[in-house]
Amino acid sequence: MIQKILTTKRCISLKNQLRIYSTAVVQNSDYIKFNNTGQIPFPKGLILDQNFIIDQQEREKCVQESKDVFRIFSNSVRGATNFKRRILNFHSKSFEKNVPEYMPTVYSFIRKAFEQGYHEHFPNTIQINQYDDDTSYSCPMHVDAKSLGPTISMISLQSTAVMDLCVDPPPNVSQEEVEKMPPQVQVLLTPGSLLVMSDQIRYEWLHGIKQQEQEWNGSKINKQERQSIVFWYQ
Ligand SMILES: O=C(O)CCC(=O)C(=O)O
Ligand SMILES: [Fe+2]
Repeated sequence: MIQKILTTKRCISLKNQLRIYSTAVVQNSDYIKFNNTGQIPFPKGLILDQNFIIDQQEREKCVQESKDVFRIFSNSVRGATNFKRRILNFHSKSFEKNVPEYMPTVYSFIRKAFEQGYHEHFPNTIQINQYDDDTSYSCPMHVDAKSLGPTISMISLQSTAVMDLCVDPPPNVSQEEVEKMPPQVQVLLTPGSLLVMSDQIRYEWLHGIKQQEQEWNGSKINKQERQSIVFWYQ
């Protein structure tokens, strides 16, 4: 039985069943804001460990490995130029072959996330997002495809961003309207943090990074070059 209480987010992992241990603590930590104007309960399945990769050298190694694979596998890189984001995926056999070989440090942190009980199965897919050093980079509000499995984890690197989350509205609400909706939850994604999404936050909530300027507790967040390493089992 894995039993782990994580200091910053107070979650408990029992037999791989992750639960928010004390939502009251999670709701308004220094890193998570809950704007409960609509009287909705805090969503289940949101876990943030902002101290996941505390060693700066380890973080730098992860960044370098990700940059290297963008160069080595440049033919497989997809671009979302309007969002100032480039994307590279490894899945299944190519994950098993390439991630341990070209991204050993990143792989060790995927293992750490698995060993901490965040994933029931060892992840077999990785998506590396590389955002430009541009204040207008963004990641549109979305629910990750249902086919990607029950738990999606994400390591943030290089610079801080604010992730907005809100309840997925009915399908007649347009993407443009969704982008204007006020977030019900906001998460400060600092370099080296791990965000794990399962349960309600995974399937019933949208997440994204807005295009406009961001702030946290009144301080401007400088959107600079940023990487996110997303991984899951499907
Ligand atoms: O880069 C991020 O922080 C979010 C990425 C994301 O949600 C995705 O790739 O699905
Ligand atoms: Fe996503």
